[in-house]
Amino acid sequence: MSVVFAILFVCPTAVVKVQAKPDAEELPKKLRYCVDPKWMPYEAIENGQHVGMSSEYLALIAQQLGIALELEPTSSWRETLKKLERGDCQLSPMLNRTEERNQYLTFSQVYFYAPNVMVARKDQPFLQNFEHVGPRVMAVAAGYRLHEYLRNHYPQIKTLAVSTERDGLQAVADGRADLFVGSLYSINAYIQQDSLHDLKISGWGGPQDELRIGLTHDVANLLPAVNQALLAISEEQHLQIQNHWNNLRIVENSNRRLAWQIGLVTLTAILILTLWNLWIRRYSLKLAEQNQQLETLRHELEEKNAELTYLSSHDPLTKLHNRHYFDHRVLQDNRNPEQLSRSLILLDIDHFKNVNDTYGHHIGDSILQELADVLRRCVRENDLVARWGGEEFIILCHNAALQDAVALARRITDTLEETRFSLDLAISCSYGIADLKAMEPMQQCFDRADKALYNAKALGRNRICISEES
Ligand SMILES: Nc1nc2c(ncn2[C@@H]2O[C@H](COP(=O)(O)OP(=O)(O)OP(=O)(O)O)[C@@H](O)[C@H]2O)c(=O)[nH]1
Repeated sequence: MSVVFAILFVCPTAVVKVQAKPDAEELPKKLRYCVDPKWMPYEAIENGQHVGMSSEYLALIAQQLGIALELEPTSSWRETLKKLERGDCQLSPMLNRTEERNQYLTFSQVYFYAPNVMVARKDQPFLQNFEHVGPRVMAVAAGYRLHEYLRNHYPQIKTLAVSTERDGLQAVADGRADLFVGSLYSINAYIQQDSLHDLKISGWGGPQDELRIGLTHDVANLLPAVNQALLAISEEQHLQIQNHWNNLRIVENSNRRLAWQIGLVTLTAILILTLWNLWIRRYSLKLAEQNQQLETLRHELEEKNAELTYLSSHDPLTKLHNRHYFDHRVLQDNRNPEQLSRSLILLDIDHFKNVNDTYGHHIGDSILQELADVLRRCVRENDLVARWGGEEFIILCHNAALQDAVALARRITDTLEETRFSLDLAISCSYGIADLKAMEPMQQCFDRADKALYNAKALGRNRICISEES
């Protein structure tokens, strides 16, 4: 809400007569004074200190008069008036004259004028004056001159007495009252400070404030000096005081409370974000750990698969290809796209049963492994050696005619003769060889080689027999 009312500030030099300075000896040297503790920007008590415009006026006057002023603290304007009435303090620096107050106070000339206004919620109509208030409830600060004024001149208006002007504005904002009447200056300040944007100035609020210094009757002899001191305040000083306190944004308790609330919400948000981040980080770590475990498992599985693949195609004892592999990859496969010559050699250890029976099965195993090494060494890199079963082996000689296969068998025989096996044993083998005929299925070639091996055994072993058809 923007308050566009001009503050009517008048330095009343024209209406005050200069009075003669009383005898200095008669004047008190020290006074206790009371203020409204909650009426900014006019006056207030903050942290035990007198603040607001009246504090500066009073300082100028005290200086002029050469007297010491001591603040008598109060917590409400009503208490201030009571203390003045009882004589607990002798001066109040900024108040209106009323009939009631005349009974215990003597007033200086007016030194500050300010209009009073009515405030309503924005949805309420503008009112010209108190005549148009009707049944509306009007909040007003208890003990203020306006309170007394309404009681005396507009008794039909329903009033809600509030302890401060600020409370009155809040009552309108809350809907506890329809209107509030108070000083334009302070209303302007509170509306801005409390962000009461739903409120508006809805009309003039009775007679304007004519603010004076009030003295209790026992120190009324100070009045001429006080009036003189007020006259001595220059126009410039008046403007300085007015600008100083109207430009100030005072952080009140409610603002502090709001700041605390905002701070608390921010801290909570930061805390939640930090916890969320921690949780995400922990979750990510756990996820990474689980991924690592999965990766390890996957690796182990791959190794196992590779092992199984190896085992399905290899003989675990000799590490040569096994019968299954040879059967599927060679005997069942009759494609020969290059049309190259191919031969099969089947070989079988002679009297191997004797070895097992004499030296034990483990020696038999070693000899089988050693024979596999001999075969690996003797064949060419593109020949395929496999363990056919027991003590029987098979060799597919690629791109090899019959005589090449025979030569290989001889080479193996020669090597066996030179080789000393486990326990310095010597072994011999029998060989059956067949070369693959044109258009002949590989299985048939194998059968011929097997038959040739049978012949080799039958003819006394340690010999090479060639398939009759070859
Ligand atoms: N140590 C060992 N012996 C095996 C293995 N497989 C088969 N044998 C043995 O090989 C021997 C084969 O005996 P036979 O079939 O009578 O053949 P042989 O004694 O070699 O006689 P001929 O082949 O007729 O010269 C048996 O004693 C089997 O136990 C094996 O993996 N390890």
